Amino acid sequence: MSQHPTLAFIGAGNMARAIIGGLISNGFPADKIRASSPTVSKLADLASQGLFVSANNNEAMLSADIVVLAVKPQMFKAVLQPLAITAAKNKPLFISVAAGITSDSINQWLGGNQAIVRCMPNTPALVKMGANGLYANSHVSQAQRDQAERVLSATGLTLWVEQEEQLHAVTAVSGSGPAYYFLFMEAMITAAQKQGLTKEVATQLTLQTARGAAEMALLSDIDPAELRRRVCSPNGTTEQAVFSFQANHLDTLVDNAMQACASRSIEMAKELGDD
Ligand SMILES: NC(=O)C1=CN([C@@H]2O[C@H](COP(=O)(O)OP(=O)(O)OC[C@H]3O[C@@H](n4cnc5c(N)ncnc54)[C@H](OP(=O)(O)O)[C@@H]3O)[C@@H](O)[C@H]2O)C=CC1
Ligand SMILES: O=C(O)[C@@H]1CCC=N1
Repeated sequence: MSQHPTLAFIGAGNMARAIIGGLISNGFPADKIRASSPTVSKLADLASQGLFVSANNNEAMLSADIVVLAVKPQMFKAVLQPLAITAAKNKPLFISVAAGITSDSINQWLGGNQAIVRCMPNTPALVKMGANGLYANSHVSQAQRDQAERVLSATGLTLWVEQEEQLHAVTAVSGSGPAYYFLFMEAMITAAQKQGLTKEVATQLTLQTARGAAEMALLSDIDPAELRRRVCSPNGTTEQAVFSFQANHLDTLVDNAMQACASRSIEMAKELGDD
């Protein structure tokens, strides 16, 4: 096998494109990546970047080293069952990015004895700032674990969890997490406009503040609680905002939201799985 494995993406929507974009901008050769989805005209932009594209999932995964399963969870069973014969012949490493769908269900739909890594990624993979939680089933060899980690590391932080059930929590933190921060940004931009800033200025200041706070927390040894205290001057402005968040139970809001997210992931596993 050459330095770069051949990757086949089954499904080429938001998440697949974020990973593909991150890989290509990190130097992964486009001609080692394939993508399939039913309407091949929707893949024209990927083809123009040098990817092999197809409307036929079996064709896309032929002789691929890694097959990334990136269709909606509701479609997994119907999309995977027709891949079982090719899977038995080729024995690729499967990486599923689906929320909720267990490795046992995936293994069963693919005909059994398949090496499956479940990955919960997030869309900042596109800018190589992704956060991936990984779990490997018992058929995955050490070499395949290393290979999955190498490929996904090109899109951002990559951490393993020991128990598959922990992926529900990973989904609640990092898989869905970008949406929480985008929501918070939307609220800040709206509030800043109410206080008299233009949309342009409100947006630029909000986004740069989010980036600065994240970068500072990442680069610092100091935990976020202490970094927050250092912004709050006694009897100053920030503490009034923090008091307001606390009086409105921000921690409970976040806890409830993340519980709802993880519960939906658990529910999807039961609703859509064959375990
Ligand atoms: N979006 C996110 O932030 C995250 C998503 N995920 C997971 O990623 C997966 C994909 O989600 P997302 O990218 O958002 O969804 P999208 O709807 O954007 O993408 C789904 C893709 O699957 C294609 N597709 C539909 N039917 C088939 C088929 N029969 N064979 C092959 N491809 C098919 C769709 O094509 P067409 O457009 O033509 O229908 C589309 O390209 C989900 O399982 C989700 O849980 C995980 C973490 C984060
Ligand atoms: O909302 C979803 O179901 C997917 C999984 C994690 C992020 N998006």
